Amino acid sequence: MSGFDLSGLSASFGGERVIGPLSLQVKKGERVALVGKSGAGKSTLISLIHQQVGRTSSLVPQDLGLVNALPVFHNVYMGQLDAHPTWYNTLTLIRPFSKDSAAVRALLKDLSMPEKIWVPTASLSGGQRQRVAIARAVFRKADMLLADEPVSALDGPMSHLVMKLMSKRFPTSVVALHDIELALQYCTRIVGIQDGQIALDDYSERLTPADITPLY
Ligand SMILES: Nc1ncnc2c1ncn2[C@@H]1O[C@H](COP(=O)(O)OP(=O)(O)OP(=O)(O)O)[C@@H](O)[C@H]1O
Repeated sequence: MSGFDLSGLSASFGGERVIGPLSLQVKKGERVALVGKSGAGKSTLISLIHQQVGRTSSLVPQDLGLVNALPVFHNVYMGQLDAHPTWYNTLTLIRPFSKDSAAVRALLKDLSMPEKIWVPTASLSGGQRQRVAIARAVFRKADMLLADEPVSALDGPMSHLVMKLMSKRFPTSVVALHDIELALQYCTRIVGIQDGQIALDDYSERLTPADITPLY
């Protein structure tokens, strides 16, 4: 999977349509920012895309989906659970293989938190937890990233570090972002969602913040 071409995307809650019906085509190499005000339907759209493209993508959900009782290593390793047989995963739970711990440590180093590798995830800060979910997505080594507000808990310099890392590791991505400047700097295309519909769709190089703010 190197992109997708989906049509008829729609979702309703309690009989009320919150997204679509809409079509979205993303080509290989495109980094798409989903922007729009809170409640516009960005998370719902990311879930719909994930349901369709499934395991060929790496997902960073807004609630992160971490297992608090497990150390950081095991949460990151989960990105590759379905790439290994059950016996390998069971042994890893008890005593990780050195090649996996080295790979996870290197990834955490890129995210400025290598010393946290054996720390229980429950004891981390919000920004550290967000970086663990990003590390898990990168460790999965999928072609495409689907991420819902992946830098919302990070400070300025750390947001840039993470956006750069995601751009480098994933040829194709769809990322919901509230920060318009980050969206324009790191994404090649901006898709604006308003009341569950696509209200803006253009290349970042042709847009300025003033073109995006009316969505809010
Ligand atoms: N599980 C649910 N049950 C009922 N309504 C829901 C549910 N999930 C989302 N909605 C509604 O669907 C609409 C779109 O929500 P969604 O989370 O997709 O928006 P969003 O653009 O991602 O917002 P935010 O930027 O705050 O994350 C909202 O009105 C929300 O209340």
